[in-house]
Amino acid sequence: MTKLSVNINKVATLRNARGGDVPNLVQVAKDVQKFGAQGITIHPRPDERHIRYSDVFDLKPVVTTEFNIEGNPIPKFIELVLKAKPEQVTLVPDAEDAITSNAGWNTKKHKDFLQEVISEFKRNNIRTSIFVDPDPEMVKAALATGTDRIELYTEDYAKEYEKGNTAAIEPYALCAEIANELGLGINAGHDLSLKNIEFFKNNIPGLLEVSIGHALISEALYEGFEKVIQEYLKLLKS
Ligand SMILES: CC(=O)[C@@H](O)[C@H](O)COP(=O)(O)O
Ligand SMILES: NCC(=O)COP(=O)(O)O
Repeated sequence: MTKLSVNINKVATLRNARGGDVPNLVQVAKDVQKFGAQGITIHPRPDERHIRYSDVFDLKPVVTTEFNIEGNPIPKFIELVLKAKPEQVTLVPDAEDAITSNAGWNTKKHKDFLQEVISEFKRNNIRTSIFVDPDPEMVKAALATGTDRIELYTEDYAKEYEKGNTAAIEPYALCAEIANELGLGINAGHDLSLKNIEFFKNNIPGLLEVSIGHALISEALYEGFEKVIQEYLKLLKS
């Protein structure tokens, strides 16, 4: 079975748009878990454009499934994660001004740095995962960092699958095979959706967890429109 961790960054984006507390992030996290999600993912960025550092501590007591915190391990982030002690930390090498995560780690070039931060998280009993492109060399070199898992960066797959290019799964399947042989756990995420998740899952042996945010929140909005509009119309009748 592959676990679904719901990334709630976009719920915080909506909340922050009005400066108030609607929608309430903590309530959303509780409900998402009540509806069956097996994890909550957040990605506090240095500019706190969606998840605020303070959200982490509001969420911590209500996340009864798996709490996964993603981010670039700058000192402020490391300190936050060590204080919050989530079940999993996912390290992502994103630039401060990036609109969203757009590349995996070069696990060869950053081996020493990754080794150092990963060992600190593991000393604190926090499982580690590192975001990687579907590149066999990067997956092989991930082993030496000491990470428990890799997260396959799925944007390319999602884009190509949308165009009908199902061969785009091949590098991911190969990387999964290598990771399985090396004993690295496999997570995946970025732009996964209701449209592309089934084919991905069916072709990736040993896929432990997917974290899905942008598409899932958009799909949930669309699914909700009809019901909510009917409720308004009922109240506005006569
Ligand atoms: C690590 C990753 O893949 C990202 O998808 C991320 O968590 C999404 O971040 P944003 O919601 O800021 O785009
Ligand atoms: N790790 C990927 C994630 O949390 C969600 O990415 P996206 O679905 O918002 O693209």
